Amino acid sequence: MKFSHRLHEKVKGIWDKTHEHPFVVGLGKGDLPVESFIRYMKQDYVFLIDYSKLFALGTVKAKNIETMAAFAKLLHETLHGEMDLHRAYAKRFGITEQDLENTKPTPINLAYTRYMLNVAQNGSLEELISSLLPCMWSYWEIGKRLVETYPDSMNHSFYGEWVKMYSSDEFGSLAQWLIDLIDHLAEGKPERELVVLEEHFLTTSRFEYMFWDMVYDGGDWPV
Ligand SMILES: Cc1ncc(CN)c(N)n1
Repeated sequence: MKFSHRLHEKVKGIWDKTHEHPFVVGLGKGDLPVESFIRYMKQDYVFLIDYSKLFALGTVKAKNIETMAAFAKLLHETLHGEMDLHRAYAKRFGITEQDLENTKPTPINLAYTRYMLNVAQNGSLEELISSLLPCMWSYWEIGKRLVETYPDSMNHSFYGEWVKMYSSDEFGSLAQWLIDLIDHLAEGKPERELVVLEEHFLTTSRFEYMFWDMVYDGGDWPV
């Protein structure tokens, strides 16, 4: 069994719950309250600023030029592809790029990015990849699932762009590259090292779920 298959099995219950989350279902049906989406877009923008740094750290830890170049591409695509989507949505509401950048992360957002940055700085390349992978992979799975379940979701006048981006082959190929890389790097590793990678994957899958919950309910600093 490929290691990525083992990872997917480990978190299947969490990802299935994510597909049923009212925020995700609302994106598919097109009836997500717009205030929740604005909260998501602002929190996600500052999330992606930190997330893109993980790709920069991937370049530092890569063992060959091909892998360095692929991480550099991921960094570029995040800053100029994925975050363009957020900037375009923000513009529709008169929210400036500066406003987006100045968003203060909620406790869950901060805990999630700090967890990954800590792993990326102190762990191996395999640890870095297994901790950042649920972000790319679960969004791709969500995008594809939404198109399957709600075929009209791509044409929705507001949330359609979101669904199109995360179900796209372009986004999927970036996620697939990371999946293939972790499979390659996991080959021949002892079980005690694989368990550590699995644990990172589980932890950040939990953070993904908590992030959806947080933007839906508006969880912020209590004081
Ligand atoms: C929280 C979160 N997780 C994943 C993705 C997809 N890169 C995202 N934009 N935001």
